Amino acid sequence: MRPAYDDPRTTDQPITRAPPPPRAARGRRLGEEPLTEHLVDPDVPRDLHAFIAGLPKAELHVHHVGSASPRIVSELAARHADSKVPTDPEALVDYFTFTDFAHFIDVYLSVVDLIRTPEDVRLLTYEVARDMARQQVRYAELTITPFSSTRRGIDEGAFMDAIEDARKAAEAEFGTVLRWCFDIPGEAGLESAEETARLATDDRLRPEGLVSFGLGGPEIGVARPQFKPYFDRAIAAGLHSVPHAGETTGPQTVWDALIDLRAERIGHGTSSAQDPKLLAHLAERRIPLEVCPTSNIATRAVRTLDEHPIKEFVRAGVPVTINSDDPPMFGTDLNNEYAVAARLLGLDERGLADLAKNGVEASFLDAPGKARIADEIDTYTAAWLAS
Ligand SMILES: Nc1ncnc2c1ncn2[C@@H]1O[C@H](CCC(=O)c2cccc(C(=O)O)c2)[C@@H](O)[C@H]1O
Ligand SMILES: [Zn+2]
Repeated sequence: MRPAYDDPRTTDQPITRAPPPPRAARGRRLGEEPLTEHLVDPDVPRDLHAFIAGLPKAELHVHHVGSASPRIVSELAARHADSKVPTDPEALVDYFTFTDFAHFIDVYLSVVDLIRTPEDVRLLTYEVARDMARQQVRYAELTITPFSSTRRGIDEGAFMDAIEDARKAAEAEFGTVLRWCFDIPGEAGLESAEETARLATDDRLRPEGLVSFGLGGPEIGVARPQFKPYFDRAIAAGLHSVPHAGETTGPQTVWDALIDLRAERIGHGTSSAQDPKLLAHLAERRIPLEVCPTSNIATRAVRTLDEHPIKEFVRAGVPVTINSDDPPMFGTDLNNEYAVAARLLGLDERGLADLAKNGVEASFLDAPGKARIADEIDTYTAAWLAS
């Protein structure tokens, strides 16, 4: 069942810091036995959805264009009559139903084609931040693919100004801190790698909010090692390495990302569960996985949620963060991803708070910023449990 979407026109509530709502008499009962030390007391079920809705969060794996809400996409589609993207938000739900990963990429690129002016970029970025703030996201590292926009004719300087304007407005108006990850669309080859590395390392161009460098797109037929020179340049320029790996290919892709691209975090890393040595390595080196449960189902990378390897990651001691990847395209949002994690891992409020703090700890935010959000999570959780 797809969650109903808030249409900002009808629910354009001011962004507020959610106080802990009263504990519901009987909340949702959660699934299987908890894997964490925090047992969910079946006799005192709490409405974890309400807890999650107010829980301060950090999101580390979420795509710029992939986060365009149905309203934004339909508005942009209406501006461009030549687009095959539906203008009706309802028709968009069917349009965002994918037969496989390649189909997802085709649909994704049809939405990329709608972003044609710096104003489109600014509007999209600001609205994505508004949607995040509604979910109490205090900090997010938004993955942007500048190559896809500059090659479609958007001026590179105007592109950077547009995202930076939106970032500063979002922080001032919503209190949500945004940082950027620039990623290479791997299937576009070394030309796109060169362009992305140039935009990420040229001091005249690189935006103030840029913190990391990634690699997205299909993995099949797009081996990671070829991108080593570009990641070396990005790391030398002070950026953190966070490539996708192990989403639609096996554990070797994750090893390649770790060894050749010096990954500090892994996007998805789903197939790591097939290699016990890899799981042990990720746990021992505290290398976080950016887990996006519903994404893996929507792109058919994983067959069902119950088969998702997130439980294996937790059992192996691998740091797990929860993310939404391309929320409107996958009929989800970050809060729903936390609810999925709660069900799959049998978490209670403390377990969910730990998950949220994993996201903060794995982020590239400075130490004072991390401490501030972690304290907020603890204060919120304590107030909720005391209410
Ligand atoms: N779950 C995901 N897993 C992987 N990637 C994901 C995911 N979600 C979103 N993306 C994004 O999809 C794009 C793919 C773009 C791409 O493949 C491509 C190929 C050829 C030409 C061009 C072009 O622009 O001309 C682009 C990437 O930018 C990436 O950031
Ligand atoms: Zn992704």
